Amino acid sequence: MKIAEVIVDVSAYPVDRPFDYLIPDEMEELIECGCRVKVPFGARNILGFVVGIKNDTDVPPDKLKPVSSLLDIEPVLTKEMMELAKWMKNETISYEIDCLQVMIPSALRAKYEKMVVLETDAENLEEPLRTVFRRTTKANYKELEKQNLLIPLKKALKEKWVSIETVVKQKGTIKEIRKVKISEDKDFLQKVYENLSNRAKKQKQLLLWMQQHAGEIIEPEVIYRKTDSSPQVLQAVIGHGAAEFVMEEVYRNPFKKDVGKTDFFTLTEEQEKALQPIVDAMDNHSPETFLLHGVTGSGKTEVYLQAIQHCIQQGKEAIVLVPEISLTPQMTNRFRSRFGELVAVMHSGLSIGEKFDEWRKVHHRKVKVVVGARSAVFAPFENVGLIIIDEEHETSYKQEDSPRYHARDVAIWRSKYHRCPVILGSATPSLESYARARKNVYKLLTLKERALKQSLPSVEIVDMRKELKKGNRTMFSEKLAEAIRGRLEKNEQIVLFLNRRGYSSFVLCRDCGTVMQCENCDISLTYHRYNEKLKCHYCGYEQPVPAICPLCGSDHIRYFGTGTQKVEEELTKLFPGARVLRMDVDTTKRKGAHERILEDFGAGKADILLGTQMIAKGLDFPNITLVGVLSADTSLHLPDFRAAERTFQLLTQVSGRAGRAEKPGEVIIQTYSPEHYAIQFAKAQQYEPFYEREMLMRHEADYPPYYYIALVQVSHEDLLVSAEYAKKCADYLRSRLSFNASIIGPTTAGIVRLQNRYRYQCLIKYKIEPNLIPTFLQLMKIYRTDWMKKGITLTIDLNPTMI
Ligand SMILES: Nc1ncnc2c1ncn2[C@@H]1O[C@H](COP(=O)(O)OP(=O)(O)OP(=O)(O)O)[C@@H](O)[C@H]1O
Ligand SMILES: [Zn+2]
Repeated sequence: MKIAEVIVDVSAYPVDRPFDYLIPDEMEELIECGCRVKVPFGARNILGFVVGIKNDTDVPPDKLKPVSSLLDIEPVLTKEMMELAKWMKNETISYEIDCLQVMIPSALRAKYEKMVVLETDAENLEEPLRTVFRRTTKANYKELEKQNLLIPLKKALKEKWVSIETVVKQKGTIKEIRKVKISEDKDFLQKVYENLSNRAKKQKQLLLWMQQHAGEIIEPEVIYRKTDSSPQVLQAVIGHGAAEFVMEEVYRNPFKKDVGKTDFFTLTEEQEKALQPIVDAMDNHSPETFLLHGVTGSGKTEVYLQAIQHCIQQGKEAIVLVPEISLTPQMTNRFRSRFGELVAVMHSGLSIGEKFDEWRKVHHRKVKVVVGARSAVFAPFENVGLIIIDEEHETSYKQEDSPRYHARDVAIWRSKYHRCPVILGSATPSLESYARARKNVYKLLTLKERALKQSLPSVEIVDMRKELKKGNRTMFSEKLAEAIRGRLEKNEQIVLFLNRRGYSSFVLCRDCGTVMQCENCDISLTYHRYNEKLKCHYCGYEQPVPAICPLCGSDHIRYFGTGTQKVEEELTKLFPGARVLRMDVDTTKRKGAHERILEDFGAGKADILLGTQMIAKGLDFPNITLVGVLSADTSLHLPDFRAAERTFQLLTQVSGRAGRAEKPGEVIIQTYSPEHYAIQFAKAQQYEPFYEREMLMRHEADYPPYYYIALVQVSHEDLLVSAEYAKKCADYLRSRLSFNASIIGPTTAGIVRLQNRYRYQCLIKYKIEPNLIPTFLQLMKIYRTDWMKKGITLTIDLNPTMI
């Protein structure tokens, strides 16, 4: 008797453990750990992952149900991934099934079809597969299953005589081309030729040609052209068995253009010094974590590239994570131009099918390097030699829904598994990482100078309060306007950055002060000029702009605040000839729009690039000599203890876009709080003093990195119910946790009502609290067994990026 341990796909079940299922005899040789199956669960048949196979079970025979079907005969998960999921579910207080699901590409959750592809000479195969593949190079998996051929198929897979390819059945993503496979049997072709009557002249001509191309797979159009035959003639010859149609799936190439080959730079002394310890760690199979702290433009990427080169030379694979929004062609091309076909790219701009192709290249060891956003940390390489996280301070490395994992933690876990180093790189490391480097948990590597010895740009602060007093009511200070004019004259490029985090243009009644709010959320609606509508950025609710105030009836209702559209309008008024490219959520909605804007800007098709957070990172254009920050403070006033850190990071990153080549750069930062230390240190472009100062603040308030924090959030449609259960949570936590943890709350969340649900939260601060994870797991269980039915939602976020 063989028993499969299966993690089933039910997220509403209180118990998170594998269930035992009987493996039917016919599946015994096929099933493996890491395969997906369908199993009966209650009245339904649901998906599950086989995580173990054993010989006995405690489940009584009359209760033991068999596996109903097997979805993969080749595992989709490696042993490493299954171990990782076990660790991750506790780290993130989530279900094992959710952890397993994030590791596989979403295409495997979509509709798809499997094809079995011949990888060897058909004659090498054993019967009965040989017979099948004598006729074709690609067979439908379902057909083989119907013919009971799965066991020989599995054997052939193990020998790598065949492989399985999955075709995602999603409109517009499949790219299969029909080709003609000419019989390999020359004698047979000759026989067909002789049997034809002389009147079939065209067919005979085609057969003569085919004899010279026996065994080849050729596109039909090529055949028509070369032999001057028609589809009918070809069809007739195929009818005689001399050839057949085969479908060939081609990898959809997400790279539109070819990039040439670029040589490696000779490293600067500083870069060399940073690379050496990383290379040593690779050579010594040492799972060290390095923090590469390099100023903007110091050539961190070049260090990554050469470290990867070493990794590949060792015969190993490398994973490179970059923030989603800096996954620009500029970035990926730097990797492709060095490693060519060995690179796969994974990001959300690809279609499901394209993503799946890239994943498959990794799965089938066709590539050595993956460059991708957060989830690429799960790239199923089995011989990882290096993991790199660029811009490690970015919040996008933390997933905001279950499982709430941080890519950095997963990377470090994998580095221990593979005994290889991790590089965390940034010009503005997170306080947590820098503190760890100070304590030698991470090894600190520093690049103090820009790669070409260019100086960092000069930064100037403009006090906008004074501008207003001077009577300047535009959003451009005199200084900035003058600087823009100067660059326009010299044909140099300008980046204008609008810090809009937590800020938007809202509609307000000037008589009674009412701000138009979302019906479902406690959020002011954002005014969108292009369709003259008000929109909620959280739930998508939309409404027209009212002509009169709904509260007092006044018609003095106007929109306020500065959106990128409004800046663009003012810009074109002030500088009529200037060519402006705007990059924000509205102009980058369509696939590829983001790339096109940057490409155009790089090609000099515009003078000014105006944008939000999106343009703060990664841009490396030599002609940018001026960076203007229109409003530095908007992110400063967020109700979050990391507000200063975020502001400093943003300002430093965006300033770093200026003066990256020969021409010196200038940065002008406009602000209403010029005295704030985040702005002052950003002006000085010095990380260390900022770090020291910010650490003092964190120390005083018991915040990370001195303390860890966890956020427990409860929501319900009814305010009182939500409050009641939040209190239950807090009481429960207080009863179980020690004095090492302080529990703050429950309090209402920053945004109390979101999508018509009221939200309460408890904040837990702790240093060492062994009881924390067990308590959270227990609380989750209570929630799943009882509270869930009452419409409560409970989330637990360890180390949240925002509170
Ligand atoms: N050793 C080198 N020799 C010559 N040029 C170099 C060298 N290293 C880097 N560069 C060039 O210097 C520029 C800046 O390098 P890079 O973009 O890698 O810096 P970075 O540290 O990643 O910057 P940022 O954090 O601002 O994105 C690039 O144009 C790069 O090609
Ligand atoms: Zn809303």
